[in-house]
Amino acid sequence: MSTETEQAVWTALGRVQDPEIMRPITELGMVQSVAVDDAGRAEVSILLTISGCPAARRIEADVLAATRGAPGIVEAAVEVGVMTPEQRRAFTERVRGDRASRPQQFGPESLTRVIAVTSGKGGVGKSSLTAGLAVAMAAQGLTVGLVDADVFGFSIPGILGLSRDGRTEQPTRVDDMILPPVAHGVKTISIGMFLGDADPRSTAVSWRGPMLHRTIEQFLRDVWFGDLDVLLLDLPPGTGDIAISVGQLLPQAEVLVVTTPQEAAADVAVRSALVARQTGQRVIGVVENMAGLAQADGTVLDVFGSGGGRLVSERLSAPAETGAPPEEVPLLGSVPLSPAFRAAGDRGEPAVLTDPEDPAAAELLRVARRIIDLGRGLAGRSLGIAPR
Ligand SMILES: Nc1ncnc2c1ncn2[C@@H]1O[C@H](COP(=O)(O)OP(=O)(O)OP(=O)(O)O)[C@@H](O)[C@H]1O
Repeated sequence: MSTETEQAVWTALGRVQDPEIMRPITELGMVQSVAVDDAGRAEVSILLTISGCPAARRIEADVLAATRGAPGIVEAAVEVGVMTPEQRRAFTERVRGDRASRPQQFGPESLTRVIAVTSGKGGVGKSSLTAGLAVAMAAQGLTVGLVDADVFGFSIPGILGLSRDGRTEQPTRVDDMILPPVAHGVKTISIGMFLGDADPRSTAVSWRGPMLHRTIEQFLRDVWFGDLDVLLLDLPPGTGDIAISVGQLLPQAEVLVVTTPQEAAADVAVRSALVARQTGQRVIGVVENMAGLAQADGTVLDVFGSGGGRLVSERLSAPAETGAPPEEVPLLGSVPLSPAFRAAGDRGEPAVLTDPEDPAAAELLRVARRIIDLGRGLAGRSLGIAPR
């Protein structure tokens, strides 16, 4: 037995992350033992929260690779066990840390930037843009969560590749903690993940306001996102119950408005932003989607007209009728129509990763950078600094 080599294996295992919690498995108490004999044969025993958890195979493979790569190791074997109820309790306490007692993870004291994406009309590409922005921000090094609050038309699991052939990936449950699946670096939760065996393609969700409110509340309370830099919410189109619930549950949320270049879409986009403002949220910008489609001869075809994004930005930046001071709401970008962008979303492989040169993907990457640069407004938040 060599303590030094064992230490080297522990160090290597410290670089293996639990793919759902995104923290080293050594920190989470998931490595039970490491033994190395004089010939350099390592035996590592790991503990998973539940048997057959979706991340199990990945963790086992990562542990094996890390062990094999440790200096002095010639052969490695991994034994996989399941935590006892006591070990699981200790695990959830470790994961939750001092935040276990908080009723909601994203209350006013949270350092996470919450951005709700809204649109007036449906079908303007709000979900595609929200998913693309989330993936782009994760690719730029931020820790990102995404709540698909579009309970009637949830499409996020499909766009992010979490839903295939009518089956949607399920979150892992560890006692009362729900761990969201991670897609392209984004911790993602959607009502589509809670429909059991029902095929989300043919399942209609028809809930009334209070039920919707409770669902969003539960997403924000019981789904364990951990420390996030940004939480994006894909809201249903319009000015309905969910938008109002989000305003009540997350008054510090910032709001991003998606609209098309069509003037007719502008009125209803402005209305959805005004509802958000009424609940105290700050509208940080407008993104125009489905702008001019580039043609083979170099010309641009404005399928949905032009100017809608600029119009919404100008109207939201105008002085309010109430006399409240005007707030500048910039047009953050204009994402063109792109068949490749659409096809990538249909395949569950976001174009911002797989085809960053595509004009729609490239513009969305620029929008993501602009949003990050805008920084989060600190107004009205506790900075956690006590006066001496
Ligand atoms: N820039 C774009 N170019 C080409 N197709 C796009 C673009 N943006 C979105 N789409 C496509 O338009 C359709 C609608 O997009 P999406 O589902 O994101 O809209 P939505 O506003 O979230 O709709 P709803 O709110 O009604 O669920 C999808 O098929 C999507 O792939």
